[in-house]
Amino acid sequence: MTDTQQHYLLIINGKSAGNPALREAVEEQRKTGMSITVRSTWEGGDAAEFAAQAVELGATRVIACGGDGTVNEVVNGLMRIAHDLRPALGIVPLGSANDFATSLGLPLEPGSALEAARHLSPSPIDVIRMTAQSGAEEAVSYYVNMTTGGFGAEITSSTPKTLKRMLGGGAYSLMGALKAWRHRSYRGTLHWGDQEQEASLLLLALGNGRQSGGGQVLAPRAKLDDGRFDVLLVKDFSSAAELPTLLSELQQFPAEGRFVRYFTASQLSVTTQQDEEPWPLTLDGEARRYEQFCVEVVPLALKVLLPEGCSLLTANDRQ
Ligand SMILES: Nc1ncnc2c1ncn2[C@@H]1O[C@H](COP(=O)(O)OP(=O)(O)OP(=O)(O)O)[C@@H](O)[C@H]1O
Repeated sequence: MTDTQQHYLLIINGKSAGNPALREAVEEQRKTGMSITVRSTWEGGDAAEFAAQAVELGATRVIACGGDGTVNEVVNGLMRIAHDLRPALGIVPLGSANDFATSLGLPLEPGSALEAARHLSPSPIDVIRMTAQSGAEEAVSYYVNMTTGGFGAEITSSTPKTLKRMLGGGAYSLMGALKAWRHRSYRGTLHWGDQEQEASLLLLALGNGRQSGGGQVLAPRAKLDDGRFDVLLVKDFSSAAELPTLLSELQQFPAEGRFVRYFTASQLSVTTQQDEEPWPLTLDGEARRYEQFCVEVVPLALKVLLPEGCSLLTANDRQ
């Protein structure tokens, strides 16, 4: 399909709808023939609803204009559309962290990002399905970048929004340092493949992509299209004397270290121990709490507009 046959649906997080650079970019691109429909959100859930209506609105490409949470909602909306009809996803990053867009190497300025969406070709990537249980309720949701559990999740969910905006990525590290001072661990049972492990964890990361929490690279070897996600387990430490080993392992990501384990899986489930609180999780930037959850790969489920040579694709593997 040529550029002139594409129809773009821009889904903008309402808090950025007045962004002058974005308004200018839309006007500019329309002048040169880009066919664009715009929808702006009012509250949580709207972006997913708009994305789910993309085919009815005639869109061949859906551009999520917002942060990681907006991208996540748009992905969930697109996953409600049948695979063969599902429009490709593009991103104009307008959040405070923009972890997914940053790690993909997409332009971060609205004008260049919208222009790029017009010229980039779509590449299929895996999407991760999460089935979660809290009490009697079961919920299915999807993510493309990363889920963190435990300590990592608390960092993102407890960082005040205004502080996040003021400091950009830096606020996450600040909260991280404060939390580390009085951290707690999360106990549960993990199952993947034919393996089972009882764990007392400081942090769990399940990465289709590589970074979350405002630039924290927790799955450095993850690929978006390899049919697997990378798993980082960080075991709890009991005394400050163990911290140097833990921190050095966090630079190496060993398969089987004293505190750090790093491996890949296509399915993994976690059950919280009965007397424990549900695990705090962050899925692509949004906070949740689940007693029990299972993640599995839906291979090559979504086409995404990615830069040429994007290092997160297996075709561009240089290792
Ligand atoms: N009109 C609106 N005004 C304010 N908040 C909104 C509006 N529409 C949606 N939201 C909320 O915005 C959140 C998503 O924000 P988004 O991810 O775009 O930015 P962010 O949190 O700054 O990004 P990042 O995760 O990259 O730091 C969702 O929780 C959603 O409920």
